[in-house]
Amino acid sequence: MTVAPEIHDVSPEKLLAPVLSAFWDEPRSWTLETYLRHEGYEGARKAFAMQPDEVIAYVKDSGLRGRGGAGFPTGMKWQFIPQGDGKPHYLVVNADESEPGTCKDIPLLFANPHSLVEGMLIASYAIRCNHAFIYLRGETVPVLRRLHEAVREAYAAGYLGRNILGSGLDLDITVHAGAGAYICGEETALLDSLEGRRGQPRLRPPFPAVAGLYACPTVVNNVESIASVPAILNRGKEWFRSMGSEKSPGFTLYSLSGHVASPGQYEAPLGITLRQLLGMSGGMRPGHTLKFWTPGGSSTPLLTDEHLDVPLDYEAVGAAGSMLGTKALQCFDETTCVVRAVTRWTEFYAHESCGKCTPCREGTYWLVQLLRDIEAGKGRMADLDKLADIADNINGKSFCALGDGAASPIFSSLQYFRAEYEQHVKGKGCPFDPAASTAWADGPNSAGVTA
Ligand SMILES: NC(=O)c1ccc[n+]([C@@H]2O[C@H](COP(=O)([O-])OP(=O)(O)OC[C@H]3O[C@@H](n4cnc5c(N)ncnc54)[C@H](O)[C@@H]3O)[C@@H](O)[C@H]2O)c1
Ligand SMILES: Cc1cc2nc3c(=O)[nH]c(=O)nc-3n(C[C@H](O)[C@H](O)[C@H](O)COP(=O)(O)O)c2cc1C
Ligand code: SF4
Repeated sequence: MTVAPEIHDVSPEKLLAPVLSAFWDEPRSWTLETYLRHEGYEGARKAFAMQPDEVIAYVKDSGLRGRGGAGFPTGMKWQFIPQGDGKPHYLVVNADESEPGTCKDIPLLFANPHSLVEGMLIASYAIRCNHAFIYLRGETVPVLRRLHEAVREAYAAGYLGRNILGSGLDLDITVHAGAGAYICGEETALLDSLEGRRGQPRLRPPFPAVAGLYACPTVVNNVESIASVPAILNRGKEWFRSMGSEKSPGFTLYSLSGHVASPGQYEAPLGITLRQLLGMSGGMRPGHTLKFWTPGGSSTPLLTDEHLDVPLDYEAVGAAGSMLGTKALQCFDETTCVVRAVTRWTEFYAHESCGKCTPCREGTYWLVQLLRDIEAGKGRMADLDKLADIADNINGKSFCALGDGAASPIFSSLQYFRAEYEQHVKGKGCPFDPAASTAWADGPNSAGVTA
């Protein structure tokens, strides 16, 4: 168990005061009329009373970190946009959300799209942008319709268009539906796709803040990052900092899924633990216990029941050997075969590899072949070292972070569950699937196989 050195404020009153999900249950929560009843567009009014650079400094001081997975400080990213350069500046909201287990942005957009539109107003004012884009995963047609309607309502009410609320800001928003590729969530592949090309990552640096959309300075931010900004402006950076820890302040959405009693979105301060979240939500499904989980989607190294008390913030999860990522807490109980879960994730990464670089294109293919053999009882002991070796040749040696993400489940499952891999090899089948092998008639944990 790892405990962060900082104090994490997860007091009950903080837990019971949701912000992003505050009125999701109200009928017609997505309309402008509902949003205006809940402090809607008040944050933008406060931002417009400040100078753009002051808004950037304010968001920077709040400590808000990007909610797309990497946790990069949002205000700092905005500050990187060069000013007085004579070029157009763009804001692009990353709504591609495709990481396995990650499912917070889509419900947020569905239930409360105006929080994003207002956040985009504030961000655009700060970085001097007149044309902003939302790149949405195209399969989510109901969300696409809600976004179009929210943008239409905002134009009609004067929250988009010319000289918004007398601020001097002119802003248009384009909602773009992507064709559905995981790699198009990687920010530079997203920009290529938005420009009409096949989505493949670009070399960084230059980062988008310097040369992004149409080679102009561009802020790319996750949906939740931008949707969190209005409340920060409206209620104050001190209020935001009163939650979470010094380096990971504020509230966020945690997505609980898998073998839990009540899967769903849980809003809480950064630094809450999985044990507390399970306590709030009804725990694992009755009669079962936690075996392993991901803190932030399948690209973050998996953790076990030893890590139930790790504060869910960037520092503490990192110190525990994983990453907070998208806070997609996929929980698996003792009935789950870890080899099977890792095989499915690896098949996903192999399928979604864009093919641009050799370590990821070839490596993910070979990982799948080895894992399928091991899962089917046709593997050899030497294959376990081969798995680790291939993962090592992908990790940190690929062109973009998809490769690193594909290596994470391999490393971490071998670290915590090597014995289970060995059971598959020695028993010539999956110990969780009695039909696959006669060697495991007594069940998965009674085979007596040692390393
Ligand atoms: N939300 C999802 O569905 C999903 C899917 C897959 C992966 N992810 C997450 O994506 C993350 C990896 O993304 P990444 O490769 O963009 O991370 P990154 O750390 O390279 O960059 C994060 C952000 O900070 C900016 N940045 C970093 N250094 C900068 C600099 N020096 N100057 C200007 N800007 C800078 C980048 O432009 C980017 O916007 C992983 O942590 C993973 O959790 C999320
Ligand atoms: C393969 C891959 C897929 C990604 N998919 C998403 C995504 O769907 N949504 C997202 O916000 N970030 C995604 N990212 C991270 C983005 O590249 C980028 O870091 C993020 O949009 C920055 O926003 P933030 O600073 O607000 O988190 C992905 C990264 C990789 C490597
Ligand atoms: S790591 Fe994979 S997804 Fe990323 S550029 Fe290389 S082949 Fe494409």
